[in-house]
Amino acid sequence: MATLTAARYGKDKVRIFRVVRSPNGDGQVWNDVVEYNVRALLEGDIATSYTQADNSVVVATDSSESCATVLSGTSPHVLHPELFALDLGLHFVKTYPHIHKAFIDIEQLKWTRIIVSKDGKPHKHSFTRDGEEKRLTSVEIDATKGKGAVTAKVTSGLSGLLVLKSGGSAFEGFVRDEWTTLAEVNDRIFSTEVELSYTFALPAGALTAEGIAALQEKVAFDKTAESAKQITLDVFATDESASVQATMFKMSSEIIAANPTVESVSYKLPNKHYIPVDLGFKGLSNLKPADAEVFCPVAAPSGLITATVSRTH
Ligand SMILES: O=c1[nH]c(=O)c2[nH]c(=O)[nH]c2[nH]1
Repeated sequence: MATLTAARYGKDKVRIFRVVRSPNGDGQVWNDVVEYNVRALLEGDIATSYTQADNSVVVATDSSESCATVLSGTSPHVLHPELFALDLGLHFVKTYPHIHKAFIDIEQLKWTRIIVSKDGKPHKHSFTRDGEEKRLTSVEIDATKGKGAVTAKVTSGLSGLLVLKSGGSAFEGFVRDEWTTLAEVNDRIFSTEVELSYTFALPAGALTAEGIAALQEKVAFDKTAESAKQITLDVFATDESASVQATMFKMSSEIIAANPTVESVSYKLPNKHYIPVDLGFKGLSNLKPADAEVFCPVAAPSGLITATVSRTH
């Protein structure tokens, strides 16, 4: 005997680019743009599609894609990834009686408005990809308690933010035994590709389409995204780092302190190693931390340090 114990399906990597045009008052049209990769997965009374080849319960993944694409054209919230994800998730559970949960993941690619040097002004419709980092959100919409009692969970963050500091980082005092080859250093290169996520405490009460707009004000998704990134960069740059672990805890604590709607913060930080090269054969001293100026960046292996820090209530 075998039993289906979990089932969830939908469309992944739906690519969306949306332009929102608005008159800017002096006869010109101002454009805002977003580029998203969307994943929309559904759960509900769908077991028979797996166990009995019953497609009558299947909302085709093609239809999920249509919903994402059409709503990107009609949602008043499309420029705000969390709000758009809530809109889309709510749409699925409200449209299909037998769909009780929707899971929407959005990756937002970077398009930053170009500042034209001639006049120092932001351009009305021109943008640049100034980094591969992505803003992320994952929204879970839950209608298992009824279509009038929908609840949501929102986790947001960023990935692919590459940072490096060439000083202000030490690693000393760790366990030394017969397995230890690493030397203690009071100055080293610290480089990582930041993967950050944070969970939100949403206001109590059922989620409704009309209530979504108010969440931007109440939960401050966009402000939190800016703040979390800036704190990550500020702490990374200025901390006299004793370890990746210690710096990571400081970043997380500051994000919680500065953002009242954030419940918990998780980081995954690879420690991308830069190894001083032995130049002794040319009479150059490059191996002592104080002397080292030439390094070999090592693609693999890397350390991987993770943590979740939660608000204390
Ligand atoms: O900041 C660090 N934390 C570690 O746990 C570790 N382990 C290691 O080899 N180097 C480092 N650096």
